[in-house]
Amino acid sequence: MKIFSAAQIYEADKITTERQGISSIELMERAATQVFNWMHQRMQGAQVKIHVFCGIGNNGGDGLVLARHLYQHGYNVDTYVVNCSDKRSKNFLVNYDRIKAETKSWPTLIKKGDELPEIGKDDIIVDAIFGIGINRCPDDWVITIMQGLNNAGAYIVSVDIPSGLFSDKLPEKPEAVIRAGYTLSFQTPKLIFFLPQTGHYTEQWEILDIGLDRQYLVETQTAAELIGKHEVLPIYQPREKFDHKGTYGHSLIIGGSHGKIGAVQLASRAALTAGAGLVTAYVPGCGYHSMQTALPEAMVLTDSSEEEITQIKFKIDPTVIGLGMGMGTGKKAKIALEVFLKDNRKPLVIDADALNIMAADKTLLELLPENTVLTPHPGELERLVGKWEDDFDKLERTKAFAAKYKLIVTIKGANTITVHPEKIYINVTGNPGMATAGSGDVLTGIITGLISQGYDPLQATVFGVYLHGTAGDLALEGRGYQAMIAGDIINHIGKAYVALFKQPEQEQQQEE
Ligand SMILES: NC(=O)C1=CN([C@@H]2O[C@H](COP(=O)(O)OP(=O)(O)OC[C@H]3O[C@@H](n4cnc5c(N)ncnc54)[C@H](OP(=O)(O)O)[C@@H]3O)[C@@H](O)[C@H]2O)[C@@H](O)CC1
Ligand SMILES: Nc1ncnc2c1ncn2[C@@H]1O[C@H](COP(=O)(O)OP(=O)(O)O)[C@@H](O)[C@H]1O
Ligand SMILES: [K+]
Repeated sequence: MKIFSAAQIYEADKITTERQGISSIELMERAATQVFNWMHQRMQGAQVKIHVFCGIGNNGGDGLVLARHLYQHGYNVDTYVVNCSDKRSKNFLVNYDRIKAETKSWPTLIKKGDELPEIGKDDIIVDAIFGIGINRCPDDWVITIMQGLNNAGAYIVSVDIPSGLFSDKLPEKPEAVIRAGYTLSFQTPKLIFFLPQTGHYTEQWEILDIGLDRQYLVETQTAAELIGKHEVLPIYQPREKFDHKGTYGHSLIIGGSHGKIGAVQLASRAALTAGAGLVTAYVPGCGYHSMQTALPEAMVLTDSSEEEITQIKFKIDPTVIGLGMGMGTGKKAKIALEVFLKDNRKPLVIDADALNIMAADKTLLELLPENTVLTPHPGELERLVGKWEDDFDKLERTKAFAAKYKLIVTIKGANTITVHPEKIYINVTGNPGMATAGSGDVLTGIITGLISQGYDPLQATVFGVYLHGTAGDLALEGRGYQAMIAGDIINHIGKAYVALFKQPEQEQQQEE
């Protein structure tokens, strides 16, 4: 699903009114009516007190339309205008008059120095103070009102975006943002829902289709895309009857050191489970027996050293190489990596210690084949791209880095983001149970196993991250986050594949 920027949404707005021959007031009516329908469907006329807080721009206008519909349908609603600027928008003013005409009284005006009205813990607050048009930090008295709303204990539904959040930068003051229980976002999810520094301002979000011009939505390229089942299904490559293991390639997994052979074992098992035809693990001598025992399906090559990787030499012809887990960052490992990279022409997936070695000597990055996949967690990423100011800067730096070295960089975490010079891909699957040792090694194995089968590196990364997260979600069934270990994720890769083809009803039934 495309994630449109604020500028694109304003453009879509304009094009929609032109092409559909409607006024912006009609579009506002349509958008806010969707918010009303959403609430009405859930509340079914319940007489819970609803406090609608409007700003003075079009987000406030949406709030006024919503309040009018709630009133017309007999809801117990109070409407307020937080009078934060003199420049009320045209559509706000039209709806300001309309609600007066309907209710026979003006909404309650909240000005500097005014107290917040009394709000019960069981009430509902609708936050329509600022939308995507916020352009500066709110005044202190407005912040005080916002804090009052946050502290009221009532459930908060934000219209379009939690008020106070900007589309493209961090809010100056964390207290100047509404903390929403639910955000009803018009037409497109907002990028800020998925970034660690801003995602926590809404617990849940949902998109409301407000009927913006289809052609514009289909034809416009966006800088970010949300990856769910709908996006990965077309990537999936089915198997043919006469395929054989050679069809699915040979993954070589290189890494490990004394005490860290498990990382290679996890990645190798994940590559096989993701569907690689053959997997060979390349480990120091000390890993030979444990690898053979733990994973009889894999072949094992050993380094001349018992303890660590000191040279990467093999006579096999792998399709793809996954490299770096548990390898250490010592001098010998570094030299082995450098010598190997100078000769290598195979596609690579690089993780963990190999990333740290390259971060310490960036000239090694120039040796990587185009479209090499790097899978850093934020700590590893910082060593590669430098310290960032905030999540937006992190994405910009990573994009520039990916473009400079022609790489694919996957920033791991909740909502793992795959950065390609042209676009970023945000994953929706996964859960905090996956914050456990070795789960990153599993991801490296999955991506390697997918490239091995013929997926191109970008597809393999986007699909692999999705499968990994889905396997993590499926592994969670019937247990808490705490008990999940990396091996559980591997054990659910098969179910993650099956889930790709389940209809939503089947998924629901299974959950019940
Ligand atoms: N296609 C769609 O998605 C549709 C979108 N729609 C809705 O439009 C919303 C965007 O509306 P918007 O552009 O009028 O801006 P909005 O967010 O209401 O607020 C900006 C206003 O507040 C002011 N202001 C700014 N910062 C301030 C501050 N710190 N402190 C005080 N004042 C501040 C600023 O005025 P200024 O004082 O700067 O002149 C401006 O007037 C969008 O989120 C969605 O809800 C639907 O109605 C139709 C379809
Ligand atoms: N809170 C979370 N939500 C979703 N996925 C998570 C979360 N925490 C961690 N993960 C996933 O788990 C993996 C952790 O990788 P990494 O930090 O490299 O672990 P390790 O080095 O132990 O293998 C990543 O794929 C990451 O996206
Ligand atoms: K809002």
